[in-house]
Amino acid sequence: MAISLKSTAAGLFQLKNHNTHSPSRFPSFKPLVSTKRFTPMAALATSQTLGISETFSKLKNQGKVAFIPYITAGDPDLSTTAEALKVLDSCGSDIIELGVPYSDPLADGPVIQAAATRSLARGTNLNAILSMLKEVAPRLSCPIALFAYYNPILKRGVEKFMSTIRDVGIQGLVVPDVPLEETELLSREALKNKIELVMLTTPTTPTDRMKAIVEAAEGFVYLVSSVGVTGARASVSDRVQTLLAEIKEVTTKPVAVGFGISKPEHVKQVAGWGADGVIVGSAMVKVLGEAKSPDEGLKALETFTKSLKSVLP
Ligand SMILES: O=P(O)(O)OC[C@@H](O)[C@@H](O)c1c[nH]c2ccccc12
Repeated sequence: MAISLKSTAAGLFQLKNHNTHSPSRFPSFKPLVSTKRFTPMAALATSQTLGISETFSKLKNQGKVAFIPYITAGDPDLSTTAEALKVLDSCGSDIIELGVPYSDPLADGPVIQAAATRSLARGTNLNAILSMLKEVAPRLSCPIALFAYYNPILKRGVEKFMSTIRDVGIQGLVVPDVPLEETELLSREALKNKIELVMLTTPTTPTDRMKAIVEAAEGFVYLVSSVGVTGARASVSDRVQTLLAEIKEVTTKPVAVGFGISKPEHVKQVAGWGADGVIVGSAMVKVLGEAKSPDEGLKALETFTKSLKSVLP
């Protein structure tokens, strides 16, 4: 059954109701992070890590475009996620989007759904993700935006969720299934905890709504390049160029484009259209999660990240 969720912050997602493996209860889970694989303390970067909008300002001053990879936490396991965050950081990612796996990921296409299913099947839960981040986030030089559906946030309590993610070193948050009208509590608590709440707009968002979304957005505006679910596409719609110009007419906030970007050509094209950031999700998840072993996945992730990053100014 296909449903259309008209009231997301994104405006209009044409969402499919995919039935994913949804375990009714998580097995108890101990984080698998092995500290011996970390680089020594020298790399600690906590206090110097810039926020999301500060990162964009810095890049803008340097005439650069942000490279923003997305990966799903816990796929194939949390210690590999910890390593993947370090690989992405050291290959020059400017911001990393880390997805909290969820059993009903409405906006996600098959690749990210499969990653979430693998991760949940291994028992990944929010607490385990947060304790992994507590170790790893301070060792990264780029900020992390957590990507979570509303349900796990609500379960924990918005206030507690925000202060907890702040404490582990997260700078931004994307919640794809909350309508703009209902972001008040999220925005307020995010602000209190210096978490930048990113908002999404799509090609079918009416102009007035787009303006309201842009107004409310912190960190950056996420321009969804095409209607539908996440996942690689053969090309990026050239409507993105017009949409970017329309958003930039009403704001000076940075705009990053995501959905369907999977190749260096796409990255280059979107940057050439004036985007301040380029987001690549499913393609990263596929490279990492579908490799024969975690180590091979990490190596492939490194090569792939470098190939995408190298075409950006
Ligand atoms: O996977 P893609 O097509 O490269 O798109 C980015 C995307 O994965 C990431 O930003 C994302 C993951 N889940 C989402 C849900 C809604 C909006 C965006 C997302």
